[in-house]
Amino acid sequence: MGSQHVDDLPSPRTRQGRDGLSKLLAEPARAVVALDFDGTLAPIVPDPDRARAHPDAVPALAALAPKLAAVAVVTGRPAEVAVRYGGFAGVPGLEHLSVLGHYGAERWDARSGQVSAPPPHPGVAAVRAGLAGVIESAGVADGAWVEEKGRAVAVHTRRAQDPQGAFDALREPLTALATRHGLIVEPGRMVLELRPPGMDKGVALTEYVRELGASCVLYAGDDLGDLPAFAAVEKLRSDGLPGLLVCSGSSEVSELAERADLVVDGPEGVVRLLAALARQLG
Ligand SMILES: O=P(O)(O)OC[C@H]1O[C@H](O[C@H]2O[C@H](CO)[C@@H](O)[C@H](O)[C@H]2O)[C@H](O)[C@@H](O)[C@@H]1O
Repeated sequence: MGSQHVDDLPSPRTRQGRDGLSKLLAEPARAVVALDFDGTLAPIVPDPDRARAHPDAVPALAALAPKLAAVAVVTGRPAEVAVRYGGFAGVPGLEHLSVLGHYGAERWDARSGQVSAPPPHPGVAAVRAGLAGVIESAGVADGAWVEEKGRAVAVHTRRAQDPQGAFDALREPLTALATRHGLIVEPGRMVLELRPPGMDKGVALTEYVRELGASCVLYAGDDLGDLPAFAAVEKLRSDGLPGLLVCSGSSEVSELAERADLVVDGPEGVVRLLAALARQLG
């Protein structure tokens, strides 16, 4: 999608992106690669419970990860769900993988196999009780579907007759409901998630990069929830740490493609990029 290819490793279209890639290739042992899950490592499907990592994702990650400082999956999913749907546990090569779930509020490390998480926000239970009424009043009861996420709830409209219409009808009343109970609304691809404030993928990524003492970072994402991570990489770059922003392109979201150094063709393109990086690093 609009990038030049040298061998099979695409060339970023921006100078900053090319600097980020050069640094990663020159000093892989101090590089962090961080990736979103749905839409980036896992193709989008109508039923969120049936989302699974692209079949080539784990092999590509397992080939690449041992050459790097660390690989992290940064996702809106509960960490345990992303580990299960990704097939990330017990994989040779992924012994140092971390999954930062619930936009960074939770963390799973392959080394311990444990999830660490803060106490639940009381607003989630209150919001849960009010959801059916809001969905009914918005007139989308036949098309909206609630995903129970424990630490948050997500209202999906992908399976509605008019997914965008249902999304638009729900956005304002769900925002009012969330605000009443101290939560925020995280909009995504045909989904509105009501979740606790105070954490986002940008904060999570910055903390992770600092913890690892990384000298460069690659971040790949596809959705609005990834924009804070894009902003974090831009900030790290302005502080002197090279970085590469990759957009897993889709026809549903344009905001990331506009800011990315490299746009690849959805999860298929992302896993091809990961595999090409692994090959390039020999
Ligand atoms: O941060 P992510 O890993 O991208 O997770 C964000 C949300 O992704 C999931 O929903 C999306 O994927 C579904 C399965 O392909 C799709 O049906 C839905 O339309 C997408 O929005 C997930 O269900 C949510 O909980 C995540 O918040």
